[in-house]
Amino acid sequence: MPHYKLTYFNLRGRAEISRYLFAYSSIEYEDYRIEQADWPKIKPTIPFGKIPILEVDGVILHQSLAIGRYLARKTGLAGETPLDQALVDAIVATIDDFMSAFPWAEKSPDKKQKVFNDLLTNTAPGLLQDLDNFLGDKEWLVGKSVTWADFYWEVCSTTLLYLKPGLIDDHPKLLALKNRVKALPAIATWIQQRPETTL
Ligand SMILES: CCC(=O)N1CCc2c(cnn2-c2cccc(F)c2)C1
Repeated sequence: MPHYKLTYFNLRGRAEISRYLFAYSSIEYEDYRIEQADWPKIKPTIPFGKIPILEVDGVILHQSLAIGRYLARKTGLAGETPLDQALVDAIVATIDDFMSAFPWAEKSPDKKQKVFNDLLTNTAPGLLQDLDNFLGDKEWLVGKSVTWADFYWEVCSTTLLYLKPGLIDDHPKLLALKNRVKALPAIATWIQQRPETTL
Protein backbone atom coordinates (compact mmCIF):
# COMPACT_ATOMS: atom_id res chain seq x y z
CA MET A 1 0.00 0.00 0.00
CA PRO A 2 1.45 3.46 -0.94
CA HIS A 3 2.21 6.03 1.77
CA TYR A 4 -0.47 8.74 1.59
CA LYS A 5 -0.06 12.24 3.04
CA LEU A 6 -2.97 14.69 2.68
CA THR A 7 -1.98 18.33 3.34
CA TYR A 8 -4.61 21.03 4.03
CA PHE A 9 -5.65 23.56 6.65
CA ASN A 10 -7.33 22.50 9.87
CA LEU A 11 -10.70 22.77 8.08
CA ARG A 12 -13.10 20.36 6.40
CA GLY A 13 -13.13 22.59 3.30
CA ARG A 14 -11.75 21.14 0.10
CA ALA A 15 -10.02 18.22 1.80
CA GLU A 16 -12.98 16.64 3.59
CA ILE A 17 -14.15 14.66 0.54
CA SER A 18 -10.76 12.90 0.49
CA ARG A 19 -10.95 12.27 4.23
CA TYR A 20 -14.38 10.63 3.70
CA LEU A 21 -12.96 8.42 0.94
CA PHE A 22 -9.99 7.39 3.10
CA ALA A 23 -12.35 6.63 5.97
CA TYR A 24 -14.73 4.62 3.80
CA SER A 25 -11.92 2.60 2.19
CA SER A 26 -10.03 2.07 5.50
CA ILE A 27 -6.87 3.20 3.67
CA GLU A 28 -4.32 4.58 6.17
CA TYR A 29 -3.11 8.13 5.50
CA GLU A 30 -1.43 11.08 7.20
CA ASP A 31 -4.03 13.83 7.77
CA TYR A 32 -1.52 16.72 7.88
CA ARG A 33 -3.16 20.00 8.92
CA ILE A 34 -1.15 23.21 8.62
CA GLU A 35 -1.66 26.37 10.65
CA GLN A 36 -2.96 29.35 8.64
CA ALA A 37 0.01 31.35 10.03
CA ASP A 38 2.47 28.89 8.45
CA TRP A 39 0.83 28.97 5.00
CA PRO A 40 2.85 31.93 3.55
CA LYS A 41 6.04 29.97 4.30
CA ILE A 42 4.71 26.67 2.95
CA LYS A 43 2.88 28.01 -0.15
CA PRO A 44 6.03 28.58 -2.25
CA THR A 45 7.05 24.95 -1.70
CA ILE A 46 3.78 23.60 -3.12
CA PRO A 47 3.47 22.98 -6.89
CA PHE A 48 0.76 25.39 -8.19
CA GLY A 49 0.66 26.99 -4.70
CA LYS A 50 -2.72 25.59 -3.62
CA ILE A 51 -3.88 22.95 -1.12
CA PRO A 52 -5.11 20.31 -0.63
CA ILE A 53 -2.39 18.15 -2.09
CA LEU A 54 -2.09 14.39 -1.76
CA GLU A 55 1.40 12.88 -1.75
CA VAL A 56 1.40 9.27 -2.97
CA ASP A 57 4.79 7.74 -2.16
CA GLY A 58 6.19 11.26 -2.66
CA VAL A 59 4.38 11.98 -5.94
CA ILE A 60 2.37 15.19 -5.43
CA LEU A 61 -1.22 15.25 -6.70
CA HIS A 62 -2.99 18.64 -6.55
CA GLN A 63 -6.58 19.84 -7.22
CA SER A 64 -9.14 18.58 -4.68
CA LEU A 65 -11.44 16.96 -7.25
CA ALA A 66 -8.57 15.19 -9.02
CA ILE A 67 -7.53 13.81 -5.62
CA GLY A 68 -11.12 12.83 -4.88
CA ARG A 69 -11.58 11.11 -8.25
CA TYR A 70 -8.30 9.19 -7.77
CA LEU A 71 -9.42 7.94 -4.36
CA ALA A 72 -12.97 7.23 -5.56
CA ARG A 73 -11.63 5.08 -8.40
CA LYS A 74 -9.40 3.16 -5.95
CA THR A 75 -12.37 2.70 -3.62
CA GLY A 76 -14.93 1.70 -6.24
CA LEU A 77 -17.00 4.83 -5.63
CA ALA A 78 -16.41 6.61 -8.97
CA GLY A 79 -19.44 5.08 -10.74
CA GLU A 80 -19.94 1.61 -12.21
CA THR A 81 -19.94 2.42 -15.94
CA PRO A 82 -18.27 5.19 -18.00
CA LEU A 83 -21.65 6.88 -18.33
CA ASP A 84 -22.29 6.68 -14.57
CA GLN A 85 -18.74 7.99 -13.97
CA ALA A 86 -19.53 10.98 -16.18
CA LEU A 87 -22.80 11.59 -14.34
CA VAL A 88 -20.95 11.40 -11.00
CA ASP A 89 -18.34 13.88 -12.25
CA ALA A 90 -21.06 16.24 -13.49
CA ILE A 91 -22.82 16.27 -10.12
CA VAL A 92 -19.54 16.76 -8.23
CA ALA A 93 -18.62 19.63 -10.58
CA THR A 94 -22.08 21.21 -10.21
CA ILE A 95 -21.84 21.24 -6.41
CA ASP A 96 -18.21 22.40 -6.59
CA ASP A 97 -19.11 25.28 -8.92
CA PHE A 98 -21.47 26.60 -6.26
CA MET A 99 -19.05 26.13 -3.38
CA SER A 100 -16.28 27.78 -5.39
CA ALA A 101 -18.40 30.89 -5.93
CA PHE A 102 -18.09 31.81 -2.23
CA PRO A 103 -15.29 34.39 -1.65
CA TRP A 104 -13.76 32.37 1.17
CA ALA A 105 -10.62 34.49 1.39
CA GLU A 106 -12.31 37.93 1.05
CA LYS A 107 -10.69 40.27 3.56
CA SER A 108 -13.58 42.77 3.81
CA PRO A 109 -16.21 41.31 6.18
CA ASP A 110 -18.98 43.47 4.65
CA LYS A 111 -18.17 42.45 1.07
CA LYS A 112 -17.81 38.81 2.13
CA GLN A 113 -21.14 38.74 3.97
CA LYS A 114 -22.94 40.44 1.06
CA VAL A 115 -21.79 37.83 -1.46
CA PHE A 116 -22.37 34.94 0.95
CA ASN A 117 -25.92 36.17 1.64
CA ASP A 118 -26.64 36.64 -2.07
CA LEU A 119 -25.44 33.12 -2.92
CA LEU A 120 -27.34 31.52 -0.05
CA THR A 121 -30.55 33.52 -0.66
CA ASN A 122 -30.68 33.84 -4.44
CA THR A 123 -28.54 31.08 -5.98
CA ALA A 124 -28.83 28.16 -3.56
CA PRO A 125 -32.59 27.58 -4.09
CA GLY A 126 -32.16 26.87 -7.79
CA LEU A 127 -29.26 24.50 -7.21
CA LEU A 128 -31.14 22.66 -4.48
CA GLN A 129 -34.19 22.24 -6.72
CA ASP A 130 -32.01 20.95 -9.59
CA LEU A 131 -30.32 18.43 -7.26
CA ASP A 132 -33.71 17.44 -5.85
CA ASN A 133 -35.06 16.87 -9.38
CA PHE A 134 -31.96 14.87 -10.33
CA LEU A 135 -32.17 12.65 -7.24
CA GLY A 136 -35.91 12.11 -7.55
CA ASP A 137 -36.93 8.98 -5.66
CA LYS A 138 -33.56 7.23 -6.07
CA GLU A 139 -31.57 6.02 -3.08
CA TRP A 140 -28.31 7.47 -4.43
CA LEU A 141 -27.56 10.34 -6.85
CA VAL A 142 -26.07 8.05 -9.52
CA GLY A 143 -26.57 4.31 -10.05
CA LYS A 144 -27.62 1.65 -7.57
CA SER A 145 -24.94 2.22 -4.94
CA VAL A 146 -23.24 5.06 -3.13
CA THR A 147 -20.66 7.14 -5.04
CA TRP A 148 -18.40 10.04 -4.14
CA ALA A 149 -21.09 12.36 -5.55
CA ASP A 150 -23.25 11.39 -2.55
CA PHE A 151 -20.27 11.99 -0.25
CA TYR A 152 -19.65 15.40 -1.85
CA TRP A 153 -23.28 16.38 -1.34
CA GLU A 154 -23.02 15.48 2.34
CA VAL A 155 -19.67 17.28 2.82
CA CYS A 156 -20.74 20.49 1.10
CA SER A 157 -24.28 20.58 2.52
CA THR A 158 -22.78 20.38 6.03
CA THR A 159 -20.96 23.66 5.39
CA LEU A 160 -24.00 25.23 3.70
CA LEU A 161 -26.18 24.36 6.72
CA TYR A 162 -23.57 25.91 9.04
CA LEU A 163 -23.75 29.07 6.93
CA LYS A 164 -27.56 29.05 6.70
CA PRO A 165 -29.42 26.70 9.09
CA GLY A 166 -32.69 25.51 7.52
CA LEU A 167 -31.40 26.07 3.98
CA ILE A 168 -32.44 22.57 2.92
CA ASP A 169 -35.69 22.28 4.87
CA ASP A 170 -37.80 22.36 1.68
CA HIS A 171 -35.92 19.34 0.28
CA PRO A 172 -36.57 16.30 2.51
CA LYS A 173 -35.22 13.88 -0.13
CA LEU A 174 -31.87 15.72 -0.15
CA LEU A 175 -31.82 15.69 3.65
CA ALA A 176 -32.58 11.96 3.61
CA LEU A 177 -29.65 11.39 1.23
CA LYS A 178 -27.40 13.38 3.57
CA ASN A 179 -28.51 11.17 6.44
CA ARG A 180 -27.95 7.97 4.39
CA VAL A 181 -24.34 9.02 3.85
CA LYS A 182 -23.90 9.98 7.53
CA ALA A 183 -25.30 6.59 8.55
CA LEU A 184 -22.64 4.63 6.66
CA PRO A 185 -20.65 3.11 9.55
CA ALA A 186 -17.20 4.27 8.40
CA ILE A 187 -18.51 7.79 7.73
CA ALA A 188 -20.38 7.93 11.05
CA THR A 189 -17.17 6.91 12.85
CA TRP A 190 -15.12 9.55 11.00
CA ILE A 191 -17.65 12.31 11.73
CA GLN A 192 -17.61 11.33 15.39
CA GLN A 193 -13.78 11.23 15.58
CA ARG A 194 -12.73 14.12 13.30
CA PRO A 195 -11.46 17.45 14.66
CA GLU A 196 -14.33 19.86 15.27
CA THR A 197 -14.09 22.82 12.86
CA THR A 198 -16.79 25.26 11.70
CA LEU A 199 -15.81 25.10 7.99
C1 LIG B 1 -10.12 30.35 3.97
C2 LIG B 1 -10.68 29.16 3.22
C3 LIG B 1 -11.97 28.68 3.82
O1 LIG B 1 -12.50 29.23 4.73
N1 LIG B 1 -12.53 27.57 3.28
C4 LIG B 1 -11.96 26.98 2.08
C5 LIG B 1 -12.99 26.48 1.10
C6 LIG B 1 -14.13 25.85 1.80
C7 LIG B 1 -14.41 26.06 3.10
C8 LIG B 1 -15.54 25.31 3.40
N2 LIG B 1 -15.92 24.66 2.32
N3 LIG B 1 -15.07 24.99 1.34
C9 LIG B 1 -15.20 24.41 0.07
C10 LIG B 1 -15.49 23.07 -0.07
C11 LIG B 1 -15.61 22.53 -1.33
C12 LIG B 1 -15.44 23.30 -2.44
C13 LIG B 1 -15.15 24.63 -2.28
F1 LIG B 1 -15.00 25.39 -3.37
C14 LIG B 1 -15.01 25.20 -1.03
C15 LIG B 1 -13.64 26.97 3.98
